[in-house]
Amino acid sequence: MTKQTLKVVKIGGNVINNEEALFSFLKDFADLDGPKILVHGGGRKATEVSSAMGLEPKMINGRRVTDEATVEVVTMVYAGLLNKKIVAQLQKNNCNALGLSGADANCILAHKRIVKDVDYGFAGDVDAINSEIIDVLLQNNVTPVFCAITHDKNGQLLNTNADTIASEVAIGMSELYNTELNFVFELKGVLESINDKDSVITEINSEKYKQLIAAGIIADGMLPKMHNCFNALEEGVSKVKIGDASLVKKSTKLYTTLSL
Ligand SMILES: Nc1ncnc2c1ncn2[C@@H]1O[C@H](COP(=O)(O)OP(=O)(O)O)[C@@H](O)[C@H]1O
Ligand SMILES: CC(=O)N[C@@H](CCC(=O)OP(=O)(O)O)C(=O)O
Repeated sequence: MTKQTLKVVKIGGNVINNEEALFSFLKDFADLDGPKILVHGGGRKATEVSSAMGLEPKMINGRRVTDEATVEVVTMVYAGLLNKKIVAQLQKNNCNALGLSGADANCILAHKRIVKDVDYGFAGDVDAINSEIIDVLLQNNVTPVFCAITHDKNGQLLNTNADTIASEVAIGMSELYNTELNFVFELKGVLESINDKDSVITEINSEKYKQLIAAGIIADGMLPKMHNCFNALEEGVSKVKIGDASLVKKSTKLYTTLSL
């Protein structure tokens, strides 16, 4: 039996911080046909709020060092303000959204990130996706909206990179659906030259990916994003695209497609 197609869309902090762009994206997302899941970040807002509270934001290799005070702030910003703002806007556009952290219905189980030499604090790495419960929502025409907060089943909330959440959710749902993963950010796609906003590389396979890293064309936040893209493809996600907010429109022309 052919599987139904599920769209998993991730939206990043730069789009979220621009209310006009965010609301216009959410209208287009609401209009998407078929089952869909939204995953949102909000790193920029968390940085602003942390700074305003006198905390000093610190990122290492694209991940936030999340001490006890910071995990409280990111939970308020991601699972509270941003998640509810997004859900309310989707409801306005007649999309029956349900805002969730990974702790809700045990949707995303994670463990504290332990790596040699760096103490990331309460940052999480994903262990399991509760695809059964997520499917119950989808089957009832409810659209899950995940923020970047997970839990360890031992009462600890963990801050988890939103790109990783999106790719793990897409991988987890691939058992049940033909899953397509879209990464939406503020640029039109992966660019050949960061100074030329139209220099989109339309197709990247694993060979080209290695060449682009070696040439220094893929850098900064794009490095972990691409890693998540290829991991998703290797683990059964059928299609991965990177582009701007128009990615969810039927008329989109320019974006990057990834393939193995
Ligand atoms: N070749 C590239 N093409 C596009 N963006 C790139 C490239 N190399 C590095 N980047 C950077 O990666 C960033 C996207 O990663 P990130 O900031 O983590 O996005 P998000 O918060 O949406 O997940 C872009 O804003 C851009 O500055
Ligand atoms: C552990 C870790 O780094 N978590 C991320 C979660 C938010 C995120 O990923 O937001 P963007 O998609 O907007 O970058 C953070 O706190 O920045």
